[in-house]
Amino acid sequence: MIHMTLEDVRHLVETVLRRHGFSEPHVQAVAATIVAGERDGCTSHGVYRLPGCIATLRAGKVSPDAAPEVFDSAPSVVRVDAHGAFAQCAFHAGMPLLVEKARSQGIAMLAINRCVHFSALWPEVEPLTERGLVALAFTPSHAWVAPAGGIRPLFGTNPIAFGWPRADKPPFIFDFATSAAARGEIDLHRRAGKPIPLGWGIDKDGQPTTDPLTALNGAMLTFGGHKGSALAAMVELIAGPMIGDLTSAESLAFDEGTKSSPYGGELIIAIDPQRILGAEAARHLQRAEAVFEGILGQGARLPSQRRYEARVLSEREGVRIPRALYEEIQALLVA
Ligand SMILES: NC(=O)C1=CN([C@@H]2O[C@H](COP(=O)(O)OP(=O)(O)OC[C@H]3O[C@@H](n4cnc5c(N)ncnc54)[C@H](OP(=O)(O)O)[C@@H]3O)[C@@H](O)[C@H]2O)C=CC1
Ligand SMILES: O=C(O)C1=NCCCC1
Repeated sequence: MIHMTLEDVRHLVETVLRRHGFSEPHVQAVAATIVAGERDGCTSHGVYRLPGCIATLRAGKVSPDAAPEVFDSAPSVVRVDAHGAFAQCAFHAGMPLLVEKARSQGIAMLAINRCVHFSALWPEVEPLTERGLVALAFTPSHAWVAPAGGIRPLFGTNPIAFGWPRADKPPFIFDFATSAAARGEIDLHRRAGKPIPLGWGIDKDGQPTTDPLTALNGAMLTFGGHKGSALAAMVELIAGPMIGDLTSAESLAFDEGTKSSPYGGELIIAIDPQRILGAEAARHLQRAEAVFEGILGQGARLPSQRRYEARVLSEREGVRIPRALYEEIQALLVA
């Protein structure tokens, strides 16, 4: 393992992105997400993603410099055309108007179109909770996941994130793939030569497998059987056709076998409890705390708790990157 401070990680990621021709706004925004993933112990969406970003660029499947275009579409609708670039700059461009609309209308949505998406969703939900908003985010990916009862890939790994603001405490946030595991997690098992648990994937004939590569080449499975399958379908619909963008099957077709990051849309919804509840908001948000106390009081943990703890530790002590990944990234500085 290679030990690095977060500042070292940021410098390395920014240098690689710059060297490959990303414009400065994309360098900053993409690096911030990758560093945040590594900092919070989300290894499937930290520096491991950097080689994939460069491979996507080399395949001609992401713009390194397109500027996002923001449209004020309706009293509670913001649309951002990412023009084929990574989603981060588009999110930053659309967020101020999303927040303004959520505060004035009580609820608002940000639809990002024509973006390339490779990251976790919590980096987009967390800043909204910091502004006192409840937030939800969704994005399809590539068709890798079989619907419950089927054996052929149809859905993406289609993550859902939810955030709830808490006074004087880190927000309650969950963020997960609707597949039993994120594809990145299965690939990390492959890289480490480790088997995957039964229930994550099946082979091409629909037989259960613990071999990561067989699952990656066969089909991944949804979490919670038909329940995760329905949620995956919901993500396809609301962050695909509902916002005029691609389904995971369409994204995979667009990919043309290049194994690039998914291309399509992202939907972010922001809700302002203050606008719904007025002067009563603080009292009701305080009542909500009983839910979290009820979870913690049984010795269970809150989602994101591990992530926040990892954040404190890595800010103090830095992070450890597998040597093979570090060398792969170093090679990007000369290739
Ligand atoms: N852009 C894309 O297309 C895709 C992105 N992704 C991203 O991949 C990331 C990882 O997804 P996935 O592997 O499904 O996530 P995980 O299964 O690792 O975690 C899911 C969520 O559950 C929480 N959690 C985990 N264990 C517990 C527990 N015992 N008690 C309470 N909460 C718990 C996690 O909190 P904590 O973090 O604190 O452990 C996290 O919020 C996500 O950030 C997702 O956005 C996934 C698919 C596609
Ligand atoms: O891990 C996953 O699943 C994905 N992450 C980033 C985008 C593609 C799917």
